[in-house]
Amino acid sequence: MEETAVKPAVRPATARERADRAAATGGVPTLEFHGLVPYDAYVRASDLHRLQQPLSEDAGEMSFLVVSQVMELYFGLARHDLTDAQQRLRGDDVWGALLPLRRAALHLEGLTASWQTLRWMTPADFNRFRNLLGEGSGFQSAMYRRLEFLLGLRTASLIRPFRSQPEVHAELTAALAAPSLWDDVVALLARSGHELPRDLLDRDFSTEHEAHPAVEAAWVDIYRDHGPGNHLRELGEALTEVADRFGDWRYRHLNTVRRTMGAKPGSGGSNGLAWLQRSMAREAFPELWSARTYM
Ligand code: HEM
Ligand SMILES: N[C@@H](CC(=O)c1ccccc1NC=O)C(=O)O
Repeated sequence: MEETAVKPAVRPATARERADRAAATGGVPTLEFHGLVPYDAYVRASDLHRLQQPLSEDAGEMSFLVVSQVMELYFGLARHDLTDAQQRLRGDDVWGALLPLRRAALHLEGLTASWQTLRWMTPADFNRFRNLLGEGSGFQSAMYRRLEFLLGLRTASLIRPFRSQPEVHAELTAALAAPSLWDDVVALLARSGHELPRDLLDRDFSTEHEAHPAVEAAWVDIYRDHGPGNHLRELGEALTEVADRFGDWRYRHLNTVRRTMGAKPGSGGSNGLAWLQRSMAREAFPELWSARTYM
């Protein structure tokens, strides 16, 4: 998540101040504030609750809108921690990358749990407001695309919808030119002494990484050592957790689509289910999965 332009001031407090205040209030919460309550200054709750503008009078549309917004935030949060992990791996700090990777996997689990909010929705319920969404589709989520790019799922043509939004387009173009998390993992394996071909390390990052037998062989080798000092094996498991939880989100999305619109064409112009299934065939960290056959 990028820095916000306006940062409302929240005055820091010390443990001593908290103890003194609790003693002065007799243990009940503070009830007097000047201006914004500090919760709002930090969480921006008033702003957040102004961001829901449903298109219909249908009571159910609010769940659809809020779930979409909650998922946007989770896409950004997962990307935030994966970027942190990527920076640490670039600095050969494998141990330091484990915590942000575990956080990212947990965010993806929270993201997937958000699908629960739409389990009430039948095709008739969705149809009550679906037309009003026009050509809008989650397919046009720039943050989702940045998350996919970071995970190494790179279909360059998917940034085209953003050509008319130069700032977003520039961010996506930069994301596509930079190495993915997987590219950085592969470079780390090479620095750690695993034999990897030069053209794999110098590849054109804007194209999708294709599973390579040398990367697979490196992981087979890494997983052989069960010792407590094998940080690369821990890294493999943390990345597997991220890919697995991301797959859960995609699977729940697919079943939500099947439940709420069957195989009808999508609002974004695709043929719906069939397109999504093809999109899901692209997998994050492919050699971490295929290597398991040889362990
Ligand atoms: C009833 C609920 C939903 C239905 C029926 C639905 C349907 C679809 C369909 C048909 C597509 C394919 C593109 C198209 O033609 O539109 C798609 C793509 C997508 N949707 Fe949804 N969607 C739903 C909810 C959501 C929500 C809540 C999100 C979260 C923001 C979301 C995010 C996405 C993303 C990121 C893609 C692109 C996937 C990819 O590139 O593989 N969808 N959706
Ligand atoms: N693709 C869905 C609509 C959809 O999911 C959507 C439409 C507008 C804004 C957000 C959407 N979905 C999730 O963010 C459909 O085909 O009806």
